[in-house]
Amino acid sequence: MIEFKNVSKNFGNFNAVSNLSFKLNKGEILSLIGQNGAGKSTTFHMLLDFIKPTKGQIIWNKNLKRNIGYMPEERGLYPKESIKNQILYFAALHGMHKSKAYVELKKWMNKLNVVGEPNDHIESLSKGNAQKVQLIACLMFSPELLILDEPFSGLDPVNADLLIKAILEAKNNGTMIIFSTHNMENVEKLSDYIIMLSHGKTVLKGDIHSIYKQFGRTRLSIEGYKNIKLLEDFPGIKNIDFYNDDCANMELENENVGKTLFNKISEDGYVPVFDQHYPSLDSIFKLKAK
Ligand SMILES: Nc1ncnc2c1ncn2[C@@H]1O[C@H](COP(=O)(O)OP(=O)(O)OP(=O)(O)O)[C@@H](O)[C@H]1O
Repeated sequence: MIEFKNVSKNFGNFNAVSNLSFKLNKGEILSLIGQNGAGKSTTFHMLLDFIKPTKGQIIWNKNLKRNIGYMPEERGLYPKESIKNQILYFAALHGMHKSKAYVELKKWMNKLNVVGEPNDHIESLSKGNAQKVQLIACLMFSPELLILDEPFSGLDPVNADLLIKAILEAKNNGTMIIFSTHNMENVEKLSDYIIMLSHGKTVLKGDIHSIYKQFGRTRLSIEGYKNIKLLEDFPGIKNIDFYNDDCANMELENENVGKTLFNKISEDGYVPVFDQHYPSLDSIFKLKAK
């Protein structure tokens, strides 16, 4: 278990992280989101003990320190070295025997579909493949804690899916995982908990469903309603975009407006699509980043 209790970090007078609190247990995934400069990497650096918090406490089992897989935002492989030499070196740091590490390396290269051979130099790999090799360095020794700073950057959607699969496999084996990303779709696919930072402050926190519920079903799509233009002045609709003569997407002031609207338009007969839903995580991110 890891716990942050009211953790803050100042650099001089600048407050990079403010009163951050969370708990993470075995097999749980936390995603840390926020705009550039929000304080995500600073949080990772405190967790890794690279820097000390200015205030607050980070509580965790000290034995864990030898069993952390960390992928920094600045990728850290040596371009002139072979994949094999580097991975075996990292594996040795975690007490893994060379022959076992080599078997694991080949298994992971296959699993993550790395295009290259163990003896290839990192500089000969594409950016995405080099990134996958760095992920292997974190994943292959089954860490208790995995910290991934923007692991999806540079990966195409097919490779991003392979990474998602590998992260979920690690979760199922009991690994605690904290990752940062700007890709909200992957946040939805992976997270048990989400924390959003804005200028170091926590502006969103919880599991995805409780976050959606905070916003309510305030987005509505209607298709195939011949009198759609009548909705232009309907009370409680904030923004409405019309398309195709009989369709519109709109924002509602609150989710109860949906019911009134439904009753009104069903007086005109059958409407094939009336879809009242939560805002996407992307829209929530934009709202909270303001
Ligand atoms: N060592 C440092 N000294 C001074 N300021 C720092 C230091 N490290 C980070 N900062 C500042 O703290 C703030 C948070 O930075 P951090 O790298 O944690 O953001 P981030 O959320 O990881 O951003 P990004 O998405 O761009 O990676 C930024 O304004 C940054 O300039």
